[in-house]
Amino acid sequence: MLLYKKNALGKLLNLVLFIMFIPFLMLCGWFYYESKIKMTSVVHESLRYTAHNTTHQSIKTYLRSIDESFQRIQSLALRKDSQFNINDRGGPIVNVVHEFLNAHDLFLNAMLYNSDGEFRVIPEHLSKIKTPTDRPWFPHNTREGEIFHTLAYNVLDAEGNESGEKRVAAAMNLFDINRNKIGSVAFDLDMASISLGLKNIQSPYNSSPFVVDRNGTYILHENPRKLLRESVPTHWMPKFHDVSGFFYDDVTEMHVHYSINPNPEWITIITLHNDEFKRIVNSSLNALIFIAISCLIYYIGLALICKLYVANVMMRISYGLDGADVNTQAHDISSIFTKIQNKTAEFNDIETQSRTDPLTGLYNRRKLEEDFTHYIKKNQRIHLAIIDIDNFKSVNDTYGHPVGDKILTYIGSSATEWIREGISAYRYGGEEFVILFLDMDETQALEYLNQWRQKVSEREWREADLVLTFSCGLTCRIDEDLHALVEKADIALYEAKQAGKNRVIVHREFPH
Ligand SMILES: Nc1nc2c(ncn2[C@@H]2O[C@H](COP(=O)(O)OP(=O)(O)OP(=O)(O)O)[C@@H](O)[C@H]2O)c(=O)[nH]1
Repeated sequence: MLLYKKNALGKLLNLVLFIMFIPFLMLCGWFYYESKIKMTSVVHESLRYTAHNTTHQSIKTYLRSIDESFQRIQSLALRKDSQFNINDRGGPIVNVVHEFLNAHDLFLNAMLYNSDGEFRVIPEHLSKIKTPTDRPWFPHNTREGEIFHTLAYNVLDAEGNESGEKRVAAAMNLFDINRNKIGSVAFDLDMASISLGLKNIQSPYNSSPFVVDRNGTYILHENPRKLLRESVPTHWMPKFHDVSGFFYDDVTEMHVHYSINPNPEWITIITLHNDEFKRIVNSSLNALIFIAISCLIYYIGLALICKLYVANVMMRISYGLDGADVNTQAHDISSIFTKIQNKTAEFNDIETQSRTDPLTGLYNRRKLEEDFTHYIKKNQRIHLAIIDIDNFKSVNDTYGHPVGDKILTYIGSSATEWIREGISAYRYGGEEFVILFLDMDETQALEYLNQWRQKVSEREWREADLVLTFSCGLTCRIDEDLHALVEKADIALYEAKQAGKNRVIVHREFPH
């Protein structure tokens, strides 16, 4: 194989194989680009879906439960016999609040307040509140049925100082059947318990959804250490400006998808670190690398087989040209082309020889027949002259055949000298020659023949007393074939001989 790389054939093959390889490279590039874009879009779409649908729905389920609890209390307040006496342990509202605190994981404690200014905390032992109306969860102006959710607020102790503990509360004003405000009820929500619901969410790519309030404080989070204690970076907050959306944070290198619940304004967030994101996207390219390597191995194998095959074909061409020995001949494409060129030249020589008279160098009778047929097809006007050397037998007899041959050669070369466009000369046989004049009139043909005849007759020969002349019969084609035309020219030639030789006689169909 190395032998072929060194020669032109090898280079050509390498070029062809490389060109064939380009579409594969382009395909790999396109596939890489497409799969990266597709994978990026898949990752973002699944994160967006989890933030916007799955986690959001889960929160709504809790909010619905909270809502139903408040509605139940409000429906009790609307009863005719309802009396919202917060100190009455057997009162229906107080009872149902107790019931909720016992049955639900949603609530930590409750605070009841009536329009007489009385209030009560359940369970009682938690009561450190002196004035509920200045607490952030106290609903001053909510309409009937409207639930008011607080941001994460600091719990105050009995002295009114911050205890360091944070809570989220939901509160509602209560109205009687006459739509008069009779008090309010507020629950501190058990955010740790509600956060457990996040664990049931199938979150993609090991990401964990969480929820923050409008201050950015984690109000639902799987990690209890972060819950109600930590916040998302403050520069994230202005970016939560749509109902749902996405942004990439350069500082934390996080991809952030969010979805905002309108009431309460809880922001569901799901994040993915950029390192993890890149790892996921790039992992999808492993398949591409595997396929590309497999294809590459297959392609190299195919290329080697192809090169072997082409080399074999070239060898066979070489054998076909000259039966060369495989071990001694060069098989590069240039040497094969040279051989083909040589062979073509040989064929052309043979072709020329088959139509040329070797002694005079003029065309032979075969070529005359071909040319004549060709001119007839083109319907060209033809004058044909037949020339016969005078007394050639006696020349041969007197000076010998070699001199006779020399004279024939001279006639050939002198004819060629006089040849111009539209005239062609042929050795017809023995000492006879045929001249064809194309698209010329009789006068032009006669002029040519007589000039030539005169030149031949004036030539001086080394041989003593040798004088060379020829006689000629000229005729014009009407409809005849070649042989008929030659016959007519022959008649005129005979006349020329009879008239004393060394002259040109024109054959006429109808003599004047
Ligand atoms: N040296 C030589 N002689 C040839 C060749 N071909 C034909 N001849 C001779 O040409 C002569 C032809 O003579 P003829 O045509 O019979 O008569 P002529 O002597 O030419 O007399 P006229 O035609 O009447 O002038 C013969 O002697 C042939 O041998 C050739 O190739 N070389």
